[in-house]
Amino acid sequence: MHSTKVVLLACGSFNPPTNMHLRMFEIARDHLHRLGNYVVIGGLISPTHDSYGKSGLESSTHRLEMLRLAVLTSNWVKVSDWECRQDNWSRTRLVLQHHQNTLNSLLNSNNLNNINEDDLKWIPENIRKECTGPVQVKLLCGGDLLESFAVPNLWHEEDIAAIVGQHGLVVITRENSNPLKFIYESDLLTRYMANIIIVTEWIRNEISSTRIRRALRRSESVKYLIPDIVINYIHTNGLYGSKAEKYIEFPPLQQSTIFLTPSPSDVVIESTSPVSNSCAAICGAALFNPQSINNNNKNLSIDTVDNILNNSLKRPGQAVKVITEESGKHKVIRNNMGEVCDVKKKQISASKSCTDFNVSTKEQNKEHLHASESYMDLKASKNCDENLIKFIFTNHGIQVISDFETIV
Ligand SMILES: Nc1ncnc2c1ncn2[C@@H]1O[C@H](COP(=O)(O)OP(=O)(O)OP(=O)(O)O)[C@@H](O)[C@H]1O
Ligand SMILES: NC(=O)c1ccc[n+]([C@@H]2O[C@H](COP(=O)(O)O)[C@@H](O)[C@H]2O)c1
Repeated sequence: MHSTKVVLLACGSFNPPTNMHLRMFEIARDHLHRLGNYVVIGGLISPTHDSYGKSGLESSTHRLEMLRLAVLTSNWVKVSDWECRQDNWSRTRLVLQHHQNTLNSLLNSNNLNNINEDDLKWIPENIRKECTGPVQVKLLCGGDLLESFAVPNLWHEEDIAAIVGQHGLVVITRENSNPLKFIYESDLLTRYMANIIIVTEWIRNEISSTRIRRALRRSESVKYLIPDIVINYIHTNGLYGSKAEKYIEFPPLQQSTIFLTPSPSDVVIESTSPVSNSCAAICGAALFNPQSINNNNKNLSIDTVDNILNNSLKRPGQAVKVITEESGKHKVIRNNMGEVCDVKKKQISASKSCTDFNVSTKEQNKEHLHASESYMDLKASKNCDENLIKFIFTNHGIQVISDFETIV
């Protein structure tokens, strides 16, 4: 069966854009596809010109930017700045005609040279590259916009006839609107009824830009009503009288425990899971770093290790990564509690990289290293990261976490 290719165009203030503006496209596409004789190949948002004259209308620069951010999560809805680039406000009929003509020119590949590059930006890649045949630009709107057709002197009758007759209308039901009744009561709309598709939105969502602006003015949260990235933009630019956020985001660590009220009998044990930024990586530090070794022109001593342990490890639960040797052996370097080790004499010779750490060094020093070192067999691995072993310092000693777990 032949399907009509459709681009849905929504016009409005988008002051600011809301999740519902984006949802409209999804709802409409689903519905049109369900009807079976349409295939939606693109969606377009065309914000109105600054001179539209609605009170509290933010500048088109900001509205366009918010829309561009809002549609980042959509792979088929684009923003057209054509209306905003005009010298004056354009009637919706002209907006539809302009975009229809541009598409026709592109698809017929005739007058491409006459098209401004900015006018092509809104055309989705798939249409630019693959699309053939006629594409119809339909007006996508909410029930309230349809009902505004009845507001005296707001719309020209011939414009309504052209919009509905030549392009077609997809209307999403909205609180306090009754599109079917409205069409029934209009002779003009009844005449073009075949071109008006009414989509009942069963998942009612009465987000409106007016309500969002109100909430912003009152420093109330608008999270989950408009995209986070748009909220950030609004706050950064101080739009809609929004002040600093009333609610402070907790850093991730606090977030997980903030609602847990400890009972007096609770014993608070810090997590033994290594957190990346509290993990002292000996491998990445000076110990096996040939450059720092060469620069200082000396071999690294166990002191360095001790230093790292002492300065970097502040509490049980922190982890230390220690490099293993290529041989498959690795060295666990630690101070036994209270024991004064004669480690200064023990030198670990410089190695060129993590992986070519000299095995013989370990063998050389083996006899000097007592309780402060232990040896383990590990599978040989070639690169530095594979050779990393994590030590967990707990209240009960040191735990080595690796492919296998061992208490040392
Ligand atoms: N919750 C909604 N349900 C259905 N359609 C909606 C909804 N919100 C907006 N629309 C439609 O989106 C289009 C653009 O809307 P507009 O920018 O005027 O947003 P709005 O939320 O109606 O704004 P305002 O509250 O400032 O009037 C219009 O066709 C409008 O009917
Ligand atoms: N005569 C017309 O073409 C006409 C009249 C009123 C509104 N409109 C358009 O309808 C949209 C209405 O947006 P708002 O709901 O934000 O007012 C705007 O894009 C506006 O340009 C068109």
